[in-house]
Amino acid sequence: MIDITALDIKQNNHAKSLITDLSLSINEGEVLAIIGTSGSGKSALINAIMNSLSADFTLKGNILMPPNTRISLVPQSINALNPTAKIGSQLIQFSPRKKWYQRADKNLVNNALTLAQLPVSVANLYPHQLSGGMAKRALSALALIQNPDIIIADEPSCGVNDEFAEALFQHYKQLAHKKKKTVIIVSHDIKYVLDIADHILILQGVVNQESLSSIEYTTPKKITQGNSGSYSQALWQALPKNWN
Ligand SMILES: Nc1ncnc2c1ncn2[C@@H]1O[C@H](COP(=O)(O)OP(=O)(O)OP(=O)(O)O)[C@@H](O)[C@H]1O
Repeated sequence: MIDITALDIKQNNHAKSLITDLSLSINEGEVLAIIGTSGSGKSALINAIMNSLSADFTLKGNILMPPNTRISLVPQSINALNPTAKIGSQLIQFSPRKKWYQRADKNLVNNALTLAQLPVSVANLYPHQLSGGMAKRALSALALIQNPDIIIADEPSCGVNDEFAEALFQHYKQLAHKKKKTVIIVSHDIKYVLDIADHILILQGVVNQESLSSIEYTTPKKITQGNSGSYSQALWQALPKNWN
């Protein structure tokens, strides 16, 4: 579904690349988690995948996907919801229509809410009437109503407590494994993704000879079995459940 080959992302006012020599494939129905500290290039990479990097970046290598692939981004902050409009009318604004003047199909709204594991009654609520976890799901519904092939969730755990965060991550796992979406989750915390990701890309914000970030592409199984690189092992060992 997405084939990345020898990708190099460089910001023009910096001598070194942000990311070099990244190659990986993400299949339909898979979850790729991108983990990394602040400034390690996570946003630059997802912008490269969405073909929306600003002009001050130079891209080398290839990012290939089938023609007409639809990508939706679930933004990090619930401030992306319009505080003055009910969730239902925000969903209608985002829904695909054959002609701009045609009314949106109400079933699309209900389907998107259901897919985001929200009751359809949420359509009649304003963002301030939702809990943090529900507002995050409403953001997911806004992405899902566009019927994307690829869904990119930026920091789903940001601003929600642990209990809701785990349910949100499970929601993305189901979208991939049951609804066959390709899901990319950006997170700074490995603990949430070990249970749900098929592959994990770890960007370590440590300067090496060619680039700002070094890269590790691995799986949850390799990490938990001790068969991964030193940085992912350190992240795994640092989780409270592994303290002894
Ligand atoms: N060679 C370089 N040396 C130092 N900094 C760089 C270099 N190239 C790019 N940068 C900076 O690195 C940062 C990368 O930011 P980016 O937003 O992609 O990281 P991020 O992992 O998404 O961070 P956050 O988690 O804080 O959102 C940018 O601020 C960019 O200006």
